[in-house]
Parts: sequence; C-alpha cells; structure tokens
Amino acid sequence: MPRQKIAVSDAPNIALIGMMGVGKTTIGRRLARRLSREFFDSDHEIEKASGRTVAGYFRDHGEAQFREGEKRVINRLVDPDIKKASIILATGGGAFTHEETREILNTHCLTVWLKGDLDTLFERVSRNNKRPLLQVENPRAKLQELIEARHPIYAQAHIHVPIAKGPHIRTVNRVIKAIQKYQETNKKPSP
Ligand SMILES: Nc1ncnc2c1ncn2[C@@H]1O[C@H](COP(=O)(O)OP(=O)(O)OP(=O)(O)O)[C@@H](O)[C@H]1O
Ligand SMILES: O=C(O)C1=C[C@@H](O)[C@@H](O)[C@H](O)C1
Ligand SMILES: [Mg+2]
Repeated sequence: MPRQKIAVSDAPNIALIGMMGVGKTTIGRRLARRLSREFFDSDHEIEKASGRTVAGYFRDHGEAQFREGEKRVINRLVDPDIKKASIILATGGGAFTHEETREILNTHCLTVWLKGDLDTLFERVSRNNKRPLLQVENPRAKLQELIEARHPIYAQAHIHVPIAKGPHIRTVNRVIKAIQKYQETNKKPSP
C-alpha cells in the first residue's frame, strides 16, 4: 500500500510526553519512521551514557539525580545549538514534571501529550517490573496517584492526543493529524 503523504511542515523537534506505559517509546519509534526523522528515547540515552538500567540508576543514585541526568540528556538532544537536525523524542514519564526540563522541551520541541486511562496504563505497565516508581505494594493505587498529580502538568504540552484503542498505527495517525492541525492553526502569516 502506498504510504500516506505526510506534510508535517518545517516541524521542529517533536517530543512525546505522558505517563509510563502510554506508548511514548512505541509510538515515537513508528512516528519517526513515518516522518523519516531520527528517533531518540531519553531513557535509553541515559542507560547508554551511565551504563545502568533506569531501575539501577534509581537504586544507586535516587530519583532527584536521575531527573538532573535526564534534563542534561534531553537538552543535548533538542537544543538547536548542540543538535542540528530535528528529531522525534520519546521522553521518560517523569521528564515533563521537572520544571527546567519542561521549559527545555516546550522551548525547543512541539510537545505532544499522549493521554491514556488508568486501566490501559495499568495493564501495560504490569507486563514487566522495569518501572522503579511502581515497585510498591499497591502499584495500581500509585499509578492513579501519579495520574492525578501529573495530568495537570502534562496539560502544559502544546498538543494533547488521547491514545486510540487497537493497532499502534491508529495512535500514530492521530498524532500526525493533531500536529498538522496545530501547525495550521498556529501558522505565521506570510510577510
Ligand atoms: N497502541 C498500543 N497497543 C497495545 N500495546 C501498546 C500500544 N502502545 C504501546 N503498547 C505496549 O505498552 C507497553 C508500554 O509501552 P511503551 O514502553 O512504549 O510506553 P512508554 O510511554 O514509553 O513508557 P515509559 O514512560 O515507562 O518509558 C509496551 O509493552 C508496548 O508494547
Ligand atoms: O514516570 C516516571 O517517572 C518514569 C518513567 C520511565 O520512563 C522512566 O524514566 C522512569 O522509570 C521514571
Ligand atoms: Mg518509554
């Protein structure tokens, strides 16, 4: 089947933000393929740079230090003075909750909040134990607590996209349409 022509014009970096398990990594990788952009995942970059898993990093250094490392890694990926080509970035679930990181992301990227409901997120994060913040007695209650605390912060993203049920492509298509609509609405008038 011929590929749909994609016009995400003059797009700057696109950063996916949202709760753990919502699909930032999965959708981001596919989005990058569709838009012929390079894909990065901040969690993977931290793991590469530190030689530790995210869970190991949390264990050895704690969350506060992880957030500082995450900020530096994200800045290196999206600051146009450092990185020239526009990228697709999947962030870690907590990155956007850090004020300075949020500022970096909203300055240098179109930020896209992938929004999911508790049942979907819980089903997905229950598939493995890679998320250190959920290694508690009642992970579902913790996830609910994080949703309540974080959704108002995620709402500061430029674009909000509720994830679709079914195959990944549906969510990828929703993201592309939402970006196009945003660009159309925010188009600068020609001189
Ligand atoms: N549209 C989808 N349908 C079904 N499963 C999905 C979909 N998108 C992602 N998943 C699955 O959900 C799980 C979590 O996805 P993913 O790792 O992409 O989330 P994430 O937002 O990057 O989470 P984190 O913040 O922890 O990095 C994975 O097992 C992935 O295969
Ligand atoms: O939501 C979070 O705070 C996190 C999500 C993951 O992507 C990792 O960055 C880490 O497990 C923390
Ligand atoms: Mg991820």
